[in-house]
Amino acid sequence: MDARALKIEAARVALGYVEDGARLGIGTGSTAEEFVRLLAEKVAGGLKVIGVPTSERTAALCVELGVPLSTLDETPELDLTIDGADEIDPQLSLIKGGGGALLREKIVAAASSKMIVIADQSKMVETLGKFPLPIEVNKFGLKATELAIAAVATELGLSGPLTLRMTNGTPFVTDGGHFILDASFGRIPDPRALSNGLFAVPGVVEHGLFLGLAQAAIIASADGVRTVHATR
Ligand SMILES: O=C[C@H](O)[C@H](O)[C@H](O)COP(=O)(O)O
Repeated sequence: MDARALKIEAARVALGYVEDGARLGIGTGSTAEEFVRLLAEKVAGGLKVIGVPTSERTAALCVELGVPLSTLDETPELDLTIDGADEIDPQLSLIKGGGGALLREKIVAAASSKMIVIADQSKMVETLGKFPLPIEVNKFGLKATELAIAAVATELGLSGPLTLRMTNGTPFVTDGGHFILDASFGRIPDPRALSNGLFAVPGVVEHGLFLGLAQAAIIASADGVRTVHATR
């Protein structure tokens, strides 16, 4: 089974958690897009949902496929968010933001009673950190923010390059109008300590560590689909 087929399988199982009338946070990325496609089929068949997208990209796909949308301002309390992830550890701590949507994704997940992650097996890791951690930063004072982040990392015994994310030769700009620094710190043994340290840096808007947000992960592999529940 190829990677896309696995994403579709995980998305299909996630669809089973969407109840009629649900207020639904809709994630960003290639796996979330498979979910949107399946959701759109159900909506065409009569399922009633109201979706809150986590990016302009997801919003555009929902509009194209006829998934009804709201905004988080109009619908500030959501029943469920379905989203992808870049890495998932056994406690369902996540790294997200490979597609640059981490800020809206985290706001939407936090506004949801439940977050379910969908992914293929390749996203499962014992310890977070092989995937560079996206850190969304204000454009102002980029260099100073970078130095402050490096100091936080050093304090925690972490090190590695911080790379300004680029697209077509210019810095990538998020939906919120910020830059992203991708932090290649390697293994992150204490994600909570890193999260706290990063939030103490004034130029940091958000980071891609999603801790204590996901209640379940639906993981597809060649052997089938399994659902992992958070134990906290
Ligand atoms: O910013 C993007 C999101 O956090 C995505 O959910 C994450 O990067 C996973 O994307 P994909 O399903 O394409 O691997």
